[in-house]
Amino acid sequence: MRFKILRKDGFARNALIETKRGVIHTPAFMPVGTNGTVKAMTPEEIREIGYEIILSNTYHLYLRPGHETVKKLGGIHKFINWHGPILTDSGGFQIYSLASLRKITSQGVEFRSHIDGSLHFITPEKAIEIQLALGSDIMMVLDECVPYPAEKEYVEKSLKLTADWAKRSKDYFEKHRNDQAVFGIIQGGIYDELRQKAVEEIVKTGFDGYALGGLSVGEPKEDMYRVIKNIAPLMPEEKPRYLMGVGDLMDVLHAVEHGIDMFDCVIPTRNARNGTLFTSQGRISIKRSEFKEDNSPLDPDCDCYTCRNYTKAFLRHLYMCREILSMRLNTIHNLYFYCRFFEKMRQAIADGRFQDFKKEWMHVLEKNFS
Ligand SMILES: CNc1nc2cc(C(=O)NN)ccc2[nH]1
Ligand SMILES: [Zn+2]
Repeated sequence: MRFKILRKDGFARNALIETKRGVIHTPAFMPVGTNGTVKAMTPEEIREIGYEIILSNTYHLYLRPGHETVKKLGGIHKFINWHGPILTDSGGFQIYSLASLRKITSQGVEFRSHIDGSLHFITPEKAIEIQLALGSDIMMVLDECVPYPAEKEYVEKSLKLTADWAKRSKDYFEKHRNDQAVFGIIQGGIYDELRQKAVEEIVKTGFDGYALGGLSVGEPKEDMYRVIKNIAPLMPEEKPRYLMGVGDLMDVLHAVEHGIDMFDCVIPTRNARNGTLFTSQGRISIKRSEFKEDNSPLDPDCDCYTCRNYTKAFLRHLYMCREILSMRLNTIHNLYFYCRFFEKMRQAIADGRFQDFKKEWMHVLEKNFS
């Protein structure tokens, strides 16, 4: 995997990640395809909107249908019919947020499946073995995603385990890699000095890219913003920086300003299914009665399939009927909005006008025009 910085505008970077399955232009947004599908979308629609990489969750695919099954069927790209780059999360976060009866030992993490309660034990090596079997292009080490709030002593202890697990994941990866990439994950809660130590430890092991994990887990925005501002610039400048689970476009602007290159978040897809749509005039909730007879397109400045062919009145009607088409049309629009936003942001960095872009969008994004 090659990372080439094309332009810098302050700490913001406009770059390329070259993988064997295609190029990713950064800053990049990765739609979340948890069970191997970006909910309600076909892979062709995702590609047509303009996405170059999607995220899939190791935890879910390991539990169902199973990584050996996916391998037997020809690997994840064939299985889900997406032939571009795929990044798989290691499961650290899902085990923390979804599974039950979690037990963390120095060897690995024991948990019960949220699907059928079956007992599982994942080690740093096993997490990589699963991702290799799936055949993902960018893998994540197994870490402990520290919950919020967490005492400083707990975080300090957890960091030692996460650094040891990062080394074990990397060693296993080095023995079995074939033209894939592996990213390290920086934890450390909201404690800047612990985060700084984590960067030093994880960089010592050496990875193809570095992720900021353990954020957007319920901590106050100002803590998340401070950690991003102080820690992102300390992460290796010549490697991709990935902020996991973020996010809201205001947060994306702040993170890109401080040198983050990659993002994943369920906001555009999950909000679409709940009728919250992002438009150039701000966020709207399509179920509101004011749209009952509104014959105008969802967003006059958007040329996505949904905005070109349907009215707010029809989108509201589909939502009220809980029609499947509601999920599809809303998701198409929100993903298109995010994709265009990232495209314009990359161009703004390339033109040296990131600060103008950020100012221009800040007040749009905080506006709920209904
Ligand atoms: C939605 N918030 C959010 N925080 C995340 C943190 C991690 C992480 O630390 N993984 N090791 C992953 C996904 C996340 N999504
Ligand atoms: Zn649209």
